[in-house]
This record gives sequence, C-alpha cells and structure tokens, in this order.
Amino acid sequence: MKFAFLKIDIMSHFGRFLLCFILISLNAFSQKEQKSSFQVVPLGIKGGIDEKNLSAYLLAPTDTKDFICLDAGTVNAGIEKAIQNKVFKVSTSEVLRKYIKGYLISHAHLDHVSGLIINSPADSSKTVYATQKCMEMMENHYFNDQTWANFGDKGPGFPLKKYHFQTLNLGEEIPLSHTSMTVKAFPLSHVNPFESTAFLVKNGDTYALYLGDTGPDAVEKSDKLNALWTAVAPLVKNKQLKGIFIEVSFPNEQPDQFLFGHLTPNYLMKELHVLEDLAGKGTLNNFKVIITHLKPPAKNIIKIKEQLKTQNDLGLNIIYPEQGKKFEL
Ligand SMILES: Nc1ncnc2c1ncn2[C@@H]1O[C@@H]2COP(=O)(O)O[C@H]2[C@H]1O
Repeated sequence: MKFAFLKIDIMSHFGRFLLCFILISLNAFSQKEQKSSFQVVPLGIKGGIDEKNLSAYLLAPTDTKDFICLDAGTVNAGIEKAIQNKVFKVSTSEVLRKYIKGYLISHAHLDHVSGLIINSPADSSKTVYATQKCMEMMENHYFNDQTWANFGDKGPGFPLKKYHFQTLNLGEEIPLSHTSMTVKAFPLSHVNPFESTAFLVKNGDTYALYLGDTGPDAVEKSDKLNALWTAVAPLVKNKQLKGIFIEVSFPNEQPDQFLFGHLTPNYLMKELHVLEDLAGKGTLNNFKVIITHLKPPAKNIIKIKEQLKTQNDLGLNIIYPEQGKKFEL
C-alpha cells in the first residue's frame, strides 16, 4: 500500500517535471520565432525630389554595429536624424566611418547614389558592391576623376583606392566584409532594358530582401520579379525571410506609360500574390513588407497608403519606414 502511494507520488512528480519541460521548451521556441534578426535604420525613405530624404537603409544583425547601407541616396542628413532620435550616441562622422561597413547599390540613378558620392571625401575605406553594369556607370559617370574624384580602386583617372569596388555576379552569394552577413544579387527590370538589383542579405539562417526600383513584370515585359519570387518562396515558406523592402512609387491612377519602371499598390499586390502562390496560401499573413520610394507630392503618398490599406487582402504587415527611426526585422 505504502509503495503504491510512493509510486503515484513519483509519477506525479515526473509528470509535473515533464509538463514544465514541455512548457519551457515551447516558450523558448516561440521566443526564438519572434526574436529579431536584423535592425534597420532608414537614412532616407522617399523617391523623387527631396534630396535630404532619398533611398538609403542601414541594415545590421541585431545587437551589432556592423551596418551595410542598402542604396545611398541620402547619407549625412539621415545619420543626423538618427542621432537626434538617439538611435546613435556617437558623432555623425563615427557612424559614417565606423558603423557603415559598406554600400550595396541597386542601380546608378542619382537618387540612389548621391549620398555616397557627396560623403565620399569624409568616408573611411570600405567596399562598394554593385552588379557590373551599375558599377561601370558609377566608374564612368561619377567616380571618373572629372565629375568627382575617383575614390575607387579602378576606373578612369587616378584611383585613390579608398573604396574597393566589388562587382557582384548575379546569383552568387558573397560575404559582406566586416559583417557576419552575406549577399546574393538578383536582376530587376527598371524601364526595360535598364536594370536595377534586388539584394538577398543573409545572417545565420535568416534573410532580408531589399529591392531597388522595379517595374511590374507585366509592364516591363519581363520575368525578373517572377524569378525573384521563385527564388525566395522557400524562405517565406520556412519563415526564414524576415521582411521585404519593396517600392511603391505612384498611386493606382498613374497610367502604365508613365510608370517609368515603378510599382503602384495594384501592381505590388499583384506581384505579392505571385509570391504567395509560390510559397503557399497564408504564408504572407503578418509578413513584414517595408514600403520604399514613395514619391511626392504628399497627396499621392496619402493616396498610396489608403490604397494599400484597402487592397491588403494578403494580411501583410505593411511598414512605412521613417527617416532616422530604428526598427527590427
Ligand atoms: N520619359 C520621362 N519623362 C519624364 N520623367 C521621366 C522620364 N523618365 C524618367 N523620368 C523621371 O526621372 C526619374 C528618375 O528616377 P526615378 O526612376 O525614381 O523616377 C523617374 C521619373 O520621375
């Protein structure tokens, strides 16, 4: 009899222990699921004319200061905004020279590179990454020793060798120097046959996807977005992709012939439906989509936001980045 009680007691202790173990494991698992992988500090968020706020996004693994700058339309004004917001507690120069480990340039349009050019005299030695055509444009038209000093390590005139110009081969994963991240480049169509680039950045087993300017496949008569969605769909399905930075430049009223290689809310949703079809129904529910390159005037930006809100039938977690305000992915 006494032994029977003892047996029950041991069993219930074991049972409680097992239950606790399962609960703790589940909690740890869900925390791991929610833990952020990347931090983002937007230095500039708009498309178009506001030269103090053009496309540039700092991305780093969480809890590091090893940022890569995705496009570099505005650099200095964005760093100053981030310092005002207490995102950074060091000087503008220190953020520029020490925190930014390199630049990933999607295409050579000035609203994506002017910050890099203007800040280059004050910058430190680091790598600029771009695909071949984009790199050649930067070498021949900007860092050519005529329109601007050649701060690169190749190209016309006298290369000052501050920047290492690293050409990216499409689809090839390469390390981002002085960070734990890697990058793989994919081509985008931005007024066919002019190309732009998407960067798939990896840290550990998580990813962030940044798209430079792009038109929809239907208007561009291209399959580049389709190929990109096909490549990243497994990462969406496995919940390894933490977010997509993608542009919406114009409201739906913009006629196709005046899109100039950009997306509207209609076209964004159409493209993301292609991604959902490939990744599986419901996979984009609560998925982070960071909307970039909204073009002034302000009334258009308001309209784009309204249209995306009413058309968001995928349950996307739509994020509007703000200059100098940090967020996590
Ligand atoms: N054919 C065109 N006519 C008028 N504006 C144009 C034309 N092509 C390009 N643009 C503008 O030039 C800008 C270059 O940067 P974006 O691609 O952001 O947006 C583009 C349009 O606003």
